[in-house]
Amino acid sequence: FQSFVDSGSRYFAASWGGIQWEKQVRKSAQIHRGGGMSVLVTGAAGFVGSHVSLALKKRGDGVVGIDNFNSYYDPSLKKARKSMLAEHGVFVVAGDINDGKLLAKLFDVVAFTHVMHLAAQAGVRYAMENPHSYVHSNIAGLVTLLEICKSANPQPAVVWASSSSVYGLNEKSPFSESDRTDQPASLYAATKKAGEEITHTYNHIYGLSITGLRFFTVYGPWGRPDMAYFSFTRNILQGKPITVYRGKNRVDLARDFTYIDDVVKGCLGSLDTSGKSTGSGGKKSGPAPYRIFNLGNTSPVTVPALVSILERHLKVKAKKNVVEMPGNGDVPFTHANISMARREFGYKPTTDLQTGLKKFVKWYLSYYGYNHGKAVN
Ligand SMILES: NC(=O)c1ccc[n+]([C@@H]2O[C@H](COP(=O)([O-])OP(=O)(O)OC[C@H]3O[C@@H](n4cnc5c(N)ncnc54)[C@H](O)[C@@H]3O)[C@@H](O)[C@H]2O)c1
Ligand SMILES: O=C(O)[C@H]1O[C@H](OP(=O)(O)OP(=O)(O)OC[C@H]2O[C@@H](n3ccc(=O)[nH]c3=O)[C@H](O)[C@@H]2O)[C@H](O)[C@@H](O)[C@H]1O
Repeated sequence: FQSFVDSGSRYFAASWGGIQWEKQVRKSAQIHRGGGMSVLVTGAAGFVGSHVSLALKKRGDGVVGIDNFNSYYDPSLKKARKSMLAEHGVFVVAGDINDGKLLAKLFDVVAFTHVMHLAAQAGVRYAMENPHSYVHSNIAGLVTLLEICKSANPQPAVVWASSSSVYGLNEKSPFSESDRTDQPASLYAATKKAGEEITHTYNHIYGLSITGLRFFTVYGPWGRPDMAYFSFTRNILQGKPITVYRGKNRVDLARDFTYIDDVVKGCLGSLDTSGKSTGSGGKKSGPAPYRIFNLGNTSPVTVPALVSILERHLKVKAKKNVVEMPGNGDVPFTHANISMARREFGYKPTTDLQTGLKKFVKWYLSYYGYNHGKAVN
């Protein structure tokens, strides 16, 4: 088969469906421990998706990935993550979650017990440049995926990535799951909030088990080049200036930066406790779990403090341009209350920003080298 899909800014073709392809999918989905799960991971060539896929595979679960390798950031990094996963026996299918035929084919080949849905158009500020890519992946793609999940027999349990950005202009701190989320500050946040409502309807009508995870600014090795900690590192090493946003009245912006290994533990914990969907073939036979959890670090750090830590690890002074936060969708601070996730599956982040950034810098230098020159997009 050949499907042509609009992956944000450009069209690409993905081939799938041959005997060899099916063999690869089946092998990748094989469970290597008793009671394990077979998980379809969307966005598997992405930052969080690659880490979660690897962690699942390492503990004996079956994992098949899907990713459209779009060019929102350097696709060669996504391909490198795919190769790294292939070395560990995880196959990442090239395709778009809007391609219902491809998803249906995957469910024909494998009776997935779980879907870890991480494919999305991420990034808060890019929504002003390319709003439709958010609708394409975070709304239309989500619905296509849920349609396939609800029709599957048996239905998988779905765990998916929402975002701390849903708290928007909420001023109560720390952010609790019961706080209001009806004042998004960006289209990105609005599409994640819409995702929370959309998944609720599939839980209600079709009995899909749904868990939404509100990640708080995740960072670490194999990270995203568009995020501040990554682009600051690149610019500092290249001697280029960085732009540090500041809030109104010269107040520093702050984020509850969360290390990737902690987030991965939260993803696995929520998959393990997600319970079962209660429907099959599009029919519900009873109530199914609908859950939402914050996965943060519970200790916000200001952006200037992030820069100071990077300067120390890189042993280079940054050239800083401090400017007032433009009206670009950013919120002044984030801070997670994680007591619900702690209670439900023992979520307990253990990595502070200093330690986590040290690991990131080590990875960055080994991946791009000291002569990183023009290696990154
Ligand atoms: N990293 C963070 O700080 C953070 C914070 C909150 C929420 N999230 C959410 O977590 C998830 C993972 O984020 P990430 O940081 O790994 O981002 P990422 O961009 O590295 O990963 C997303 C992956 O999904 C793929 N993708 C996008 N649209 C697709 C589509 N239509 N079909 C198939 N594949 C598609 C991309 O190619 C990419 O590899 C996303 O849903 C994101 O919104 C991330
Ligand atoms: O938790 C989330 O839900 C989100 O987390 C992440 O968003 P953010 O918290 O905005 O991360 P990031 O871009 O690293 O900016 C960090 C800080 O640096 C400031 N920032 C940024 C860029 C810059 O050039 N200068 C600057 O000061 C900026 O103002 C901010 O204060 C994910 O990208 C996103 O996908 C989303 O899911």
